[in-house]
Amino acid sequence: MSRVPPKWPPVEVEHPAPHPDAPEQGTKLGPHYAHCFGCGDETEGGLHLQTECGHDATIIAQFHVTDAHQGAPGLAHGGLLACAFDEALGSTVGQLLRKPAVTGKLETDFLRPVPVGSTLHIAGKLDGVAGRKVYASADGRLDAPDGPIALRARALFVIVDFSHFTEHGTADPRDVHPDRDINP
Ligand SMILES: CCCCCCCCCCCCCCCC(=O)SCCNC(=O)CCNC(=O)[C@H](O)C(C)(C)COP(=O)(O)OP(=O)(O)OC[C@H]1O[C@@H](n2cnc3c(N)ncnc32)[C@H](O)[C@@H]1OP(=O)(O)O
Repeated sequence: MSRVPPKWPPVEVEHPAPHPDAPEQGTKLGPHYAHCFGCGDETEGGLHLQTECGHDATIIAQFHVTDAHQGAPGLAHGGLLACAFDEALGSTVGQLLRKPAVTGKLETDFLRPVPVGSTLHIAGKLDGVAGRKVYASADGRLDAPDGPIALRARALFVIVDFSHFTEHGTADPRDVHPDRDINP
């Protein structure tokens, strides 16, 4: 089976520098929202991604796979792995550009099985911006930052106004402020 991906990004893009207020390398980012399934610390059975700012404008996330994340016996569920990449890529876009954005498209290549008990090391980077469209991609390596690649993902995020979260979700307008982290 051919695994040659289509042209990425699919359109002409600019390569933005990280926002001046983007966190510095080594900064541990913590949950952006306590009830986020991807990173929240108040979600039983959530993914509990641990995220920090890496070198060269990358965001590094670790996902420890437990029994709660199984699809087949002893193996991570593919949809939850895609969710981990959605979270890591959303963090890459939001933290580095400091703009609210939502996932428009997410593509995931599953290259190796991910066993329960393993830790996926996900490194996300920005690939370019075209207007409100932000392209980002990530590799997920097994058990070490230089381990074998188990997954690759590419995503389009679309920058939105903060009103996206108050009009379509239940975010309190008083909490939605450009200086605050919110749940996109
Ligand atoms: C502030 C400080 C932050 C601090 C730091 C925070 C950290 C933060 C960590 C977050 C970590 C969470 C990570 C999880 C993130 C989610 O899971 S978000 C939830 C899942 N996604 C959604 O619910 C989005 C639902 N979709 C929508 O609301 C709307 O379709 C969208 C995406 C906003 C776009 O609608 P729109 O605003 O009307 O814009 P529209 O003109 O349709 O599209 C804009 C452009 O994107 C293109 N486009 C849109 N969708 C697609 C698509 N699927 N394929 C191709 N092109 C597309 C359009 O063609 C258009 O292109 P141009 O015409 O400009 O060339």
